[in-house]
Amino acid sequence: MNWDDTAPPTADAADGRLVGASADGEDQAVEAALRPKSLDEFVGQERVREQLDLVLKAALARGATADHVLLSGAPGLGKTTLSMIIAAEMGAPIRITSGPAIQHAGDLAAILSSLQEGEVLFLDEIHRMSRPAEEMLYMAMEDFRVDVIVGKGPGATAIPLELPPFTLVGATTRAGLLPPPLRDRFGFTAHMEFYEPAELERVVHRSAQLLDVAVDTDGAAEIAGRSRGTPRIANRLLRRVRDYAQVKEDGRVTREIAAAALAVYEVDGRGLDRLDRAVLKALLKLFGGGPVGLSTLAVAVGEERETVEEVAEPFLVREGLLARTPRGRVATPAAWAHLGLVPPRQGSGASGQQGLFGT
Ligand SMILES: Nc1ncnc2c1ncn2[C@@H]1O[C@H](COP(=O)(O)OP(=O)(O)OP(=O)(O)O)[C@@H](O)[C@H]1O
Repeated sequence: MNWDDTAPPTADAADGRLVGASADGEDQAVEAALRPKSLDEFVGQERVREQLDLVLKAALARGATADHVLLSGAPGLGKTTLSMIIAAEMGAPIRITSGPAIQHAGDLAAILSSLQEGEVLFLDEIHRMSRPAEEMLYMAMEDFRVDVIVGKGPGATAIPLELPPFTLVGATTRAGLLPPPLRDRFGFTAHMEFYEPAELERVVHRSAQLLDVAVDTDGAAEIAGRSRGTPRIANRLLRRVRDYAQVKEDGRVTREIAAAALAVYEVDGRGLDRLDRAVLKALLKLFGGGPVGLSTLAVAVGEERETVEEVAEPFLVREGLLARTPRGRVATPAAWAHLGLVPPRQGSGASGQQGLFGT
């Protein structure tokens, strides 16, 4: 089904979008090759890099294991990459797991007890760990010890288990969901911001070099401008532009070629895709810019409420195109401008909106 006025997007189509920030199968395969391997190679996030550099160098100078690190920020901004860099800079091995994979305290005890001294344990989506595992982690982080409970009921006994010192790197997209006792046990917390276009240009140039694609300055800027502040999306758009350049052109990527390629994939100059534009168009054309309730807006685009709210809206809000108000969703003047439409005059009523439907 198409994502336009006549054929609204489907929930299935919302998965695996070109501008989605989560990694799909193809991303995972190439991401390993594109990951920066050291803090020097890691583009942007200057403050985080500077602070982390101090934390790691100080630990190395003391011959100690680095403090536990919490990384928060949206998907695709480099949390996994940074955890691998922490291990590499410390000369330590890394073990990677995630909150949803640890449903029982026993799962965590098994991982913790098999760590080597100084090892980095990367725990992605740490906010999704089960409560008993979380409580076990408190003690492990603070005292490098866990109590393994053997047996059930009144006969249950706690057997203390010493752990080697390790560095926990927790990653979360929802720092606010972490219980304070867990948050407080991290010695260093970094919030990762969305990247500036100039930083994403550097990501594109770096990846292009690794993928052996010739991209000029304007071509990189065009891709960066549509990447929604996210390196993972920049890398994905670069790969699609490379396909186009190789099939339709001579393989080199210029601004015109990048724009033509991304037009094929319906990613517009600001990084909106068909779903985003369908939501905006419905809001502007059907509801005069709002306010309109989320459920009504979702029905108008033939989508689930959750898809509109969680997939399309965050970026539209971040871009200043849509506002969530107590009375409903409202389009901003920038939304009208982006779609080339003229907002109705104040107080012009339904007749004032007539013209919009024909636009
Ligand atoms: N600062 C950066 N410089 C260069 N490339 C980067 C940077 N940050 C991320 N990338 C690239 O973006 C891709 C995604 O990064 P990564 O997997 O670390 O994101 P993440 O924040 O862990 O995402 P998720 O939350 O979905 O796991 C990787 O291929 C990596 O190469």
